[in-house]
Amino acid sequence: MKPYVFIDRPIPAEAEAYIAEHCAYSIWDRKDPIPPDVLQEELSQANGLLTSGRKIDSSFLEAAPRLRAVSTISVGYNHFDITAMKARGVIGTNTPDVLNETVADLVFALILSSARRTPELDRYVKDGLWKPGDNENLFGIDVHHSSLGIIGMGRIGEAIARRAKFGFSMEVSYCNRSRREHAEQQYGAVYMTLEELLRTSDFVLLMTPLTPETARLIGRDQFRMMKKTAIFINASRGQTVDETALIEALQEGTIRAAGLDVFDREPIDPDSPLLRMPNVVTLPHIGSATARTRYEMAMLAARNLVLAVTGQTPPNVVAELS
Ligand SMILES: NC(=O)C1=CN([C@@H]2O[C@H](COP(=O)(O)OP(=O)(O)OC[C@H]3O[C@@H](n4cnc5c(N)ncnc54)[C@H](O)[C@@H]3O)[C@@H](O)[C@H]2O)C=CC1
Ligand SMILES: O=C(O)C(=O)CO
Repeated sequence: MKPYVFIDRPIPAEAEAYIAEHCAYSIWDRKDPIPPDVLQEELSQANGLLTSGRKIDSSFLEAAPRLRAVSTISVGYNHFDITAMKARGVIGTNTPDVLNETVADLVFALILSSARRTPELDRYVKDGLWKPGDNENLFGIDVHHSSLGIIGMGRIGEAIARRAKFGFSMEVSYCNRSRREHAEQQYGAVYMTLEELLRTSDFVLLMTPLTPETARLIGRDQFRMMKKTAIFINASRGQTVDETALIEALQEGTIRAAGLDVFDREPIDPDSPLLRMPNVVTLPHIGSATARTRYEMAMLAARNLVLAVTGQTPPNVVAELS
């Protein structure tokens, strides 16, 4: 008998067709949330789940007694409760690498737009505020030949370092759980402590996964270590930063500006002060959001799921569960 899998969101037709070849399945092919009774019914039967961002914890797993694998359409898997999954022998897979270049492009969009104030000045032109004699009030800061500190020099971090070095002649430094020889040799990246990186970088970029170790890694003390002219970029997860401390740092001029793709709560609270600051560029968590990359991610997630539920070893079992 074919394994039964549940797909909890719309996916490209090719990914669905691939799953259909190998599994019995059902799909929640709509944007509105799945009603609890439908989810409950699906989980009671499913051997596999294809998802993106759904919290997989012990209460979820209790409702899914036959579940063998969860495949997430994301590289980040902070929504997996590893202990609970391990305890039940549930495999978890993610989608690394296929999104590296796309996320790196987006990080550069944040770097450039926050340094040169492009969203703010676009609004300025469209609001009819541009007048003869405008000069210093339109100034930004240079990206080329400045310094970029990357916290979390992993797969995406390296794609960013390459752009920084060869596209913008930037000095790259990094901190990481371990040395990344390739980034040092290819992009001249200099390994530093977090404190040293914060004190010396013009742009501070957070690119780590969210883990107990990185939760609130950047808070009030860390913003105070940064240059007053520093621009803070976060494309990791909102919870790696103390958002209250970030707001305070921007309000008090502890740092110059921020470019943010991720937030503590997503979608962000419409009343957040971050939305009213001209020196903050905000994006709706779109790091990997191009049609081609999202397609590749869905295809990879579908392959991971099929392999896992048919008793084979998928290529992208997350490290803690392999
Ligand atoms: N904004 C967006 O749309 C996207 C966000 N992401 C986020 O980016 C993260 C990184 O993705 P990859 O580069 O593929 O992961 P990766 O695992 O290749 O790299 C992460 C790096 O962070 C380092 N790290 C972990 N804990 C650290 C700590 N406490 N201090 C310093 N470094 C630490 C690791 O040593 C590793 O080299 C994902 O987990 C996800 O949260 C990923 C894709 C898109
Ligand atoms: O892959 C991830 O972890 C994302 O945040 C979205 O692509």
